[in-house]
Amino acid sequence: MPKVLIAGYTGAMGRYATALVNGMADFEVTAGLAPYDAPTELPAGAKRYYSLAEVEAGVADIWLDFTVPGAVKENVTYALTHGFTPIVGTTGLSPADVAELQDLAKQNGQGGLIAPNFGMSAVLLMKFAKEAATYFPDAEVIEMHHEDKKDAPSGTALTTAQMIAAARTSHPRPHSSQESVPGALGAQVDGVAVHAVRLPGYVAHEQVLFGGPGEALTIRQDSFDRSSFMSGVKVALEKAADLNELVFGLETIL
Ligand SMILES: NC(=O)C1=CN([C@@H]2O[C@H](COP(=O)(O)OP(=O)(O)OC[C@H]3O[C@@H](n4cnc5c(N)ncnc54)[C@H](OP(=O)(O)O)[C@@H]3O)[C@@H](O)[C@H]2O)C=CC1
Ligand SMILES: O=C(O)C1=N[C@H](C(=O)O)C[C@H](O)C1
Repeated sequence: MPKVLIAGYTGAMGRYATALVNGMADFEVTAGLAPYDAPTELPAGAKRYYSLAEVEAGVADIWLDFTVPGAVKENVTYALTHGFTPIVGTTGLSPADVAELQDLAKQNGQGGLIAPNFGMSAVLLMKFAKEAATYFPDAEVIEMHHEDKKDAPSGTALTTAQMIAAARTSHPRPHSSQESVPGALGAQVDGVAVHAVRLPGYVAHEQVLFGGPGEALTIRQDSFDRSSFMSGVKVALEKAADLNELVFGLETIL
C-alpha cells in the first residue's frame, strides 16, 4: 500500500488532502510535516515532523506538498534526494526552479508531478486559453482569490500567462495607456498583463480576457470549494508510481 507524507497537513489544502488520502482504501497517510501541530485528521499512528531536518527517509513513498512558496523548493529537493515521489500543489516555483528540480529528478532517477492547479476547470481554462491565444494575441488575465492567499499572482495565473505568450502566433497590439497610478495596468508576465484580486468570500477563480477588432472572448473558471482540487490530487496519487520523470501540469498525466 503506497504511504503518503503530507507536507503542510495543517493548512487549508493539507487538511482536505489528508481527508482525501484517509478515504482512499489503497493509500495510507504515514507522516505529516508542518511547523506546528494542530487538530487535524492525521491518523494516530502517523509520524509528525516539525521541520524538514527531522523527516526520515522511508517513512513514505509519496511526498504530497501543500505548503508555502518559501518552503516548496527545499521540500521538493529533499523529497527527490531521499526516495520520495513528489506530488506538488504548492505554488511559487519559477520556471528556472522547475527546470532545476527536473534535472535533479533525472539525476536521482525519480519521477513526480508539479501542478499549479489540480482543478479540472482550471486545467481546461488553460487549455482553451492556449488555443484562443493562437487567434487572439491580445489577452489579459485576472485571478481572484481568498484573502489568506500568500502569493500574488497565483501560480495558475502565471502559468496561464506563460502559456498564452508561448502560443501566440502574432504580436499583441500595443496600447497607449500610461499608468497614472502605479499598478493600474497589472503586472507583466511574458508580455501578458496579470491582475490579482484578494477578497473575502472568494476561493479561487480566474478569467482570461481576449480582445480583437470588434469582438472579445472571455474564459472563466471558478473553484467555489477546495473539494474542486481533490479529484486531480487523487489521480496524481494513483499515477505517482508510474511517473519516471518530474512533469509539470496535471494535464500531462490525464
Ligand atoms: N495546485 C493546486 O491545485 C492548489 C494549490 N494551492 C497552493 O497550495 C499552497 C497551500 O495553500 P493553502 O493550503 O491554502 O495554504 P495554507 O497557508 O492554509 O497552508 C500552508 C500550510 O503549510 C504550513 N507550512 C509552512 N511552512 C512549512 C514547511 N516548511 N513545511 C511544512 N509545512 C509548512 C503552514 O503552516 P504555518 O501556518 O505555520 O505557516 C500551513 O499550515 C499554496 O501555495 C497555494 O497556492 C492551493 C490550492 C490548490
Ligand atoms: O492559494 C490558493 O487558494 C490556490 N492556489 C493555486 C494557485 O496559486 O494557482 C491554485 C488555485 O488557484 C488555488
